[in-house]
Amino acid sequence: MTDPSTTDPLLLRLGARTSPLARAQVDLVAGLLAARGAGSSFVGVTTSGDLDPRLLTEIGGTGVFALGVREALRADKIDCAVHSLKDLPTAAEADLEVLAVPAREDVRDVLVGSTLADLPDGARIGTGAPRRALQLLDWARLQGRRLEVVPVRGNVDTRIELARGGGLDAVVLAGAGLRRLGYLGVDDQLSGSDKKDTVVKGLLSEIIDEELMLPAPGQGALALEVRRSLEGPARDAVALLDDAVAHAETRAERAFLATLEAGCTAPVGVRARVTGRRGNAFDLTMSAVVERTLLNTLSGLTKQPPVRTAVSGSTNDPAQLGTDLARSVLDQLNDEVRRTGAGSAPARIERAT
Ligand SMILES: NCc1[nH]cc(CCC(=O)O)c1CC(=O)O
Repeated sequence: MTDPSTTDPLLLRLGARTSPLARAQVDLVAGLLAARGAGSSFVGVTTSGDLDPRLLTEIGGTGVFALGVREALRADKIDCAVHSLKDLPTAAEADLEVLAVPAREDVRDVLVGSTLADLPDGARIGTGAPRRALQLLDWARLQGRRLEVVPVRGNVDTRIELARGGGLDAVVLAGAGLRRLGYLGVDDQLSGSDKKDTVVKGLLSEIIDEELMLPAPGQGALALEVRRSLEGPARDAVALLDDAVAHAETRAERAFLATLEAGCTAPVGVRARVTGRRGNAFDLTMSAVVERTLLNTLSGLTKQPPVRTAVSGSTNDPAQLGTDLARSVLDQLNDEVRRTGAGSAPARIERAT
């Protein structure tokens, strides 16, 4: 007789929010598992972030979306949580671990509803992310243009529709989410020129250069989180989905964010890119943009240009590079406070959420 525990096909319970994007991300992971012979099922979780209609910057506290899914993990209702890594707080959990970060999707943001060049004077652009507001307003300042940032939130479809008829000229969304939902396409009709336009659900759009709009830490990456106690074939199946490059890049980005003591709604953009690999060492380049006061508000962001910084190096500890870069930003900010004696500026960086 065969032992059923060794012949039973593996069936992993994957947990995520119930939004269309979260579903698409679970389907993607299910496909990766299936390609390796592992079966899976979907368990939908409603989180406090889904039930609360306020802006994320108003709800406060990091991880409003991750919390409910983590509870399901702790209660053994699921075996593996599928998170957007950028929504996951940087603090380590005693009983949970991010076991795998699969290969990364596009890290760039997309302007939906217009190209940058076509934006009218005084254009109204919807985003609830201080990071996006900061970089849009800094771009406008450098271009000598005027634009207005309007705080919005809602799932991907809701925000796209605001650009179609909500009194906004455009909204900004993560390209990764748009691609995973199959919304990012090309068309040669919209602008009337020969070149192919980027189109999102029939709206003229533009994939924004990374240099102009640095992504949120971890943008475009998924985090597969499990209980530390998970063992056997289930653990092995999840671990196999890890992509060393994606994991290294996001480690560096999240260490940068954590060292600033900032959360996922902070006015911080950062991109780490693995450019090569020698044995256990990664060649990494990092660029970052940080709002000068690091306060978590959409107001007052234009008063001073943000801090921009970059570093590159070869390391087998990507987190250390991110930490070092963040320390250099903090040193620079604290130096400025000391030099200018700016009483109103925080001498120490405040927690962003
Ligand atoms: N904060 C919501 C959120 N979390 C992850 C994504 C997109 C997917 C990703 O960046 O990995 C989005 C939507 C957006 O920012 O437009």
